[in-house]
Amino acid sequence: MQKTLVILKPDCMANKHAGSVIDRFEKAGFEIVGAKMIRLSSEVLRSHYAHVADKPFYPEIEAFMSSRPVIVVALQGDDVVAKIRELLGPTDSRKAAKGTIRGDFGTEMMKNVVHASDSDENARIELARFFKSDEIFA
Ligand SMILES: Nc1ncnc2c1ncn2[C@@H]1O[C@H](COP(=O)(O)OP(=O)(O)OP(=O)(O)O)[C@@H](O)[C@H]1O
Repeated sequence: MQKTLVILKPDCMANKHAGSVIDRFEKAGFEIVGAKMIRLSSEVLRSHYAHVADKPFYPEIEAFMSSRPVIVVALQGDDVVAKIRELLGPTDSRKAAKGTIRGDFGTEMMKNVVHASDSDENARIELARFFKSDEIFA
């Protein structure tokens, strides 16, 4: 079955939305197969956000994402990659519809509550970045 990698970002943790967000994933039928709380290092963030590392806003993302510990979650289910992205809504929380996670809990472009892998291939890469194989219970 397909898996994806989700990060409950520092704004999600600071605003105490972790439980509500995980509840939405579970209510949508997805299963948690791995989870832990970690502080993201510069090194990990540089590889995770390599596709935006040359953008002028990158230093702000790095400071934000390392500002407090996050929860990384491995989720499993049918079509989980696309379905979780649908539950999140668009990257900019201000453009996200009510009823989506970013529309309900997000505040802006950077503080958008949750990261989720955007393809099956990236899900594999990102799961391997954050979890050892014996930390996934699938
Ligand atoms: N113009 C911007 N200003 C500030 N932060 C931005 C901007 N564009 C993107 N970001 C931040 O960088 C992250 C990665 O951007 P990307 O384009 O990959 O969006 P995404 O795939 O929806 O987000 P994520 O990878 O976190 O799920 C976004 O989630 C957001 O936090």
